[in-house]
Amino acid sequence: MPLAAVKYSRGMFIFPSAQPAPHRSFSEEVAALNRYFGGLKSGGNAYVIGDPARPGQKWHIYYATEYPEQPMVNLEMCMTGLDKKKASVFFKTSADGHTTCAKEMTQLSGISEIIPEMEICDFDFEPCGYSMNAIHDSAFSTIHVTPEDGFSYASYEVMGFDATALAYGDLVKRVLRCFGPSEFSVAVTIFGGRGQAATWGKKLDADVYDCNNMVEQELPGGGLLIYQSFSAAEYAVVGSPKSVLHCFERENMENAAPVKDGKLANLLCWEEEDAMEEKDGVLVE
Ligand SMILES: C[S@@+](CC[C@H](N)C(=O)[O-])C[C@H]1O[C@@H](n2cnc3c(N)ncnc32)[C@H](O)[C@@H]1O
Repeated sequence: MPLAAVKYSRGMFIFPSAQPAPHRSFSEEVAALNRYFGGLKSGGNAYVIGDPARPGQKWHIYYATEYPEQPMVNLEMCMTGLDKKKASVFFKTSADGHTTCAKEMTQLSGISEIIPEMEICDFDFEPCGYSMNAIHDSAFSTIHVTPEDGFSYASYEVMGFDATALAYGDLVKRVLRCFGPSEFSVAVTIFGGRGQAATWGKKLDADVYDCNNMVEQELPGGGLLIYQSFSAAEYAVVGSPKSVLHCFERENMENAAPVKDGKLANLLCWEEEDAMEEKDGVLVE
């Protein structure tokens, strides 16, 4: 089967120094991806987007394609600082000795209600953690939950759905209800133009969360990426999960300097180290 397109995307690593190669920096990841996919017609295209004032909230994306893409919408959410009570659902054994299996976690958390038509294949980890993949017609969805306090994290992704049949804001609210994060980001990738993307091409209004940042980035193949990050207003105080994450701020300084044709490609969030790395000639294609 010939390869049509590839997209690799992620937010920030909570423990970047614990990552094995090639995940020690985004530039290393991009170099590895280019070895496999750089030969596609668009070449490898790498972007780091976000607000330079918030180095802990960056979105990394690599994209390469052979053809212009078919119309499609893709949503990716990264959530940190999960509500402790909601996160406790993803521990197999509770304090009173009650054990919960993956099927029950899917129901109790509200995951089964995000898109009720989805057929879900779920999995529980020992002693905690949860993953699921789900399908319905051409739609695909996946969730991964790390519920441990101090570095709790959940990701949600859905693609291949009918953008006119699902409302962006309502879907995001149903996901947030499952996890109650203190911070989260949404990355919506649209192919085929905003016109067919209905509510998905618009700015997200997320109730009790403040939007810190919104960035739009065009992609090759006619794509558009709309990235927004949010913080819960009440979490801007000491003692929150955010203050725990603060301990890892230095570790979070990833050397993200994607290159294309020897140049930094559309780097909207640029740290000093990145420029130095490029000057030193470390980043070569
Ligand atoms: C749901 S898994 C998903 C990891 C995956 N890298 C992700 O986030 O997409 C992570 C959770 O499962 C737990 N876990 C237990 N055994 C694990 C294993 N063998 N591999 C990965 N995670 C495990 C972790 O402690 C964590 O809470």
